Order: sequence, then C-alpha cells, then structure tokens
Amino acid sequence: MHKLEQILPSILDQATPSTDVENTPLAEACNSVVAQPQISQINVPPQDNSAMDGFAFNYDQIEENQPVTVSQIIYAGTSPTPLAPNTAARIFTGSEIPAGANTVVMQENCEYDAELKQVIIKKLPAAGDNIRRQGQDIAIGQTVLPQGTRLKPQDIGMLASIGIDKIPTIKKPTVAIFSTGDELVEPGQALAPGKIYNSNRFLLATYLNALGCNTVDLGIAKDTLEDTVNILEKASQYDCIITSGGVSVGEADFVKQAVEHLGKLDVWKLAIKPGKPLAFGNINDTPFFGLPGNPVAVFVTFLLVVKPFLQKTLGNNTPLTTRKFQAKFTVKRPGIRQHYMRVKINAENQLESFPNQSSGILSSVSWADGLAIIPIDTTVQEGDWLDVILLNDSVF
Ligand SMILES: Nc1nc2c(c(=O)[nH]1)N[C@H]1C(S)=C(S)[C@@H](COP(=O)(O)OP(=O)(O)OC[C@H]3O[C@@H](n4cnc5c(N)ncnc54)[C@H](O)[C@@H]3O)O[C@H]1N2
Ligand code: MOO
Repeated sequence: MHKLEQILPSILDQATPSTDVENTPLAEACNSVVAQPQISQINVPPQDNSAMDGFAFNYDQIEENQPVTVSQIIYAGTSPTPLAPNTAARIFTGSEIPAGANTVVMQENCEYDAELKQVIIKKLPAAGDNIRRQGQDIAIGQTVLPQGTRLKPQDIGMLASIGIDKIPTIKKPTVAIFSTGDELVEPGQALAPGKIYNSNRFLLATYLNALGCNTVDLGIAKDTLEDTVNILEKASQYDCIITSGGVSVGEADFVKQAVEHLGKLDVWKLAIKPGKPLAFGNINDTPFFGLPGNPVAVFVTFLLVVKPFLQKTLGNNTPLTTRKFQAKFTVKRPGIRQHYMRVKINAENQLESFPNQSSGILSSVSWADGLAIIPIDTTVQEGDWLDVILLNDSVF
C-alpha cells in the first residue's frame, strides 16, 4: 500500500496543464477557470456618486438650520450640471455628484419644501460624508482576478461590473465516467431485490461540474471483463476517465484487469481509509482513475487525488483548506491506513464524529463539516488537536 503523500506527487506529475483557451459568455462562465489575468478598463464607480437619498452641497458654503435653494434634481442615470454656488442639489442613491458639491446629507436630517425648492439642513454631516468615490471599488488598471481563478458567482457579478461580457477561460476537460456493478439501478426506477441506487454517478458528475469539467456519462458497465473493456475503450477518447467500483479483489471486479489489457496501471492501493483500492494509470495516454465503489471512498479519493489532478490540468491549484480542532471523541485502535473521519464542528468548536464511519455510509459526508485526519498508527484522546479538511471550503 502506498502512503498518499508519497505517491500523490508522481500522480500529479502526469497532469499536463491545459493551454487551450475558449471565450466564454459571462453568464455561462461560473466554475470555469480564468485563462488570463483580468484587468479593469474602467473605474467602479465611474464617477463620485451619492450613498444616500438626500441633498448634495458644498460644505464650506452651507450652514445648519438655514434655508438653502435647491437648484437641481439629479436622478440616478443622468448627468448633472455643476452646482450653482451656495445652493444644494436634490440627489438620490447612486446619482452622480455634481461638480462643486463635496458632501451629501441624508434626507432624514433635512426639511425639504419641494414647491419652494428649498431645504433646511437640521443636522450637518461631516465634510465629505455619504459620497462613494470614483474607483473606490475597482480602479482603472487594477487586476481584479489572477489567471487560474475558478469563477464563483460573486466573481461573475464583479466582472459584469467592469463591463466584461465574455471571458477567456481554460477549455473544460471532458471527463468520461462510468459505474460498474450489476446491483445498480438509476434513481427513478423501481428497486428490485438485490439492487441499490447508483449514487456515485450523481456524486461524480456534480463534483466534476463544480470543478469546471464537462462530463460524458457512459452509464453502467456489466460485471464482465468484456463489457468493462468495451466501455473503457470508448472512455479513452476523452481527456480523463473516472470509474467507480470493481477495483477490489472480488471475482466480479474487472476494472484493473481491463485497464491492464488496454493500457497501463501505475498505482493500486493507498494507505487511506476510506479509499484503499484506488487505482491510477492510463489508456492511450488518457489518465485513468479507478475509484472504489463505496460512495464515501468515491468522495474521499476524488477530493484527495482526482481533484488536485484536474485542478492542475485546469491551471487552478487551490489547496484543500485544513484547520486544527480539538476532538470530543477517542480513537482507541491505531490504524494501518490514514483515516479521514467524518466530523461536525459543534457549538464549542470541538469535533464530534459520525457514529458509523463505514465507507458505505454516504449520509455521513452529507452530515459532516469536515474530514478529521487520523494519521497511521495513531490513537486519539479527547482534547487532542486534529487537522480537519473543511468540506464547505474545500469542495466548492
Ligand atoms: N476481500 C476484500 N474485500 C474488500 C477489500 C479488500 O481489501 N479485501 N477492500 C474493501 C474496500 S476498502 C473497498 S473500498 C471496497 C471497494 O470495492 P470495489 O471498488 O471493488 O467496489 P464494489 O465491490 O464494486 O462496490 C463496493 C460497494 O459499493 C457499492 N457501490 C458500487 N458502485 C456504486 C454506485 N455507483 N453507487 C452506489 N453504490 C455503489 C457496492 O454495491 C458495494 O456495496 O471493497 C472492499 N472489499
Ligand atoms: O476504502 Mo474502503 O472504502 O476502506 O471501505
């Protein structure tokens, strides 16, 4: 069995960063990876504008509790004329500040007579208050996103704010996935005796989509060498192959054999729990990951091995987020594999472990805030500090 930290670098060495760039419409770019640094051509906001509904005036010319003429009304989206001396302008949130004004007072602190076109400021703000300065969000020439950023919804909004409608992104790799196992049926179908629903397919496809990959789903391979070889051969025309199940030692586990028949198997068995029988190799230079069938093993091996591989291909090397927390549980028996325990962080910031840590219990990862790492040959006492991979930060 290979230790993860010893074998991972040689697996990642086989990931080639892609240089294929495509121009993606902004609305479709979420989760894609930015291929060039994004530099703003404009200031945001483009001009000084008001942060309040109220009145704009020159602080040196106006006094509290004195009537002042309102010389113009400035609606958002219009361009004001310079402010006449010793007057105020009626102004709204987002309206441009006229030349000659340097402060805005909110209307709640004023008495306004619209007919007389007069305002009395009952309470002066500080000089310069309530003005959002030109470029205070983003300045011309500023790099708003470095190359390699995987776009989040907030990045998409920010790019729109600087007028970008298409963005150069790394062409999404197309990953072929298929499941193995005669016991599998698809959600929506009746569950006959002996069958289970195919959860790995959905787990993998959703994960790949969130990472910025396209997925081709080749369905379910029958538990025969012939069918497994046929589907693997089809899968090898894509950029990467991921299978689930059939990599252990049972008589119906044909995936390794099929890969060895068509290509090369470089790695089999990692000292991790769950995920021990993970296989890695290639078919016609297409990288192949054979994930174990147990759904939690799929989740964990994807997170630890497949995700960094695909991120390297995409030029987006975001490391997992880990933090230390104190255990509120014990582990009495030291393990021969590094254990990734499903844990929740409680109100006291301590780790509670899911009662059933078996790798078939998919509800444990849905429940968990993180994976606590228990190294090989290690026991845990209550209060021990453990490294935890935070799932909410690390997965998406
Ligand atoms: N004698 C041994 N048996 C097993 C060993 C071992 O070392 N010696 N390793 C165990 C470990 S650890 C794992 S993990 C599993 C992995 O086995 P496979 O990769 O061959 O997976 P399968 O046998 O096909 O399935 C395992 C389990 O997962 C369920 N499964 C499979 N595919 C799906 C799917 N798409 N959706 C939902 N569930 C799925 C399947 O029904 C099995 O229950 O092997 C152990 N055995
Ligand atoms: O890797 Mo297996 O998932 O340890 O059960």
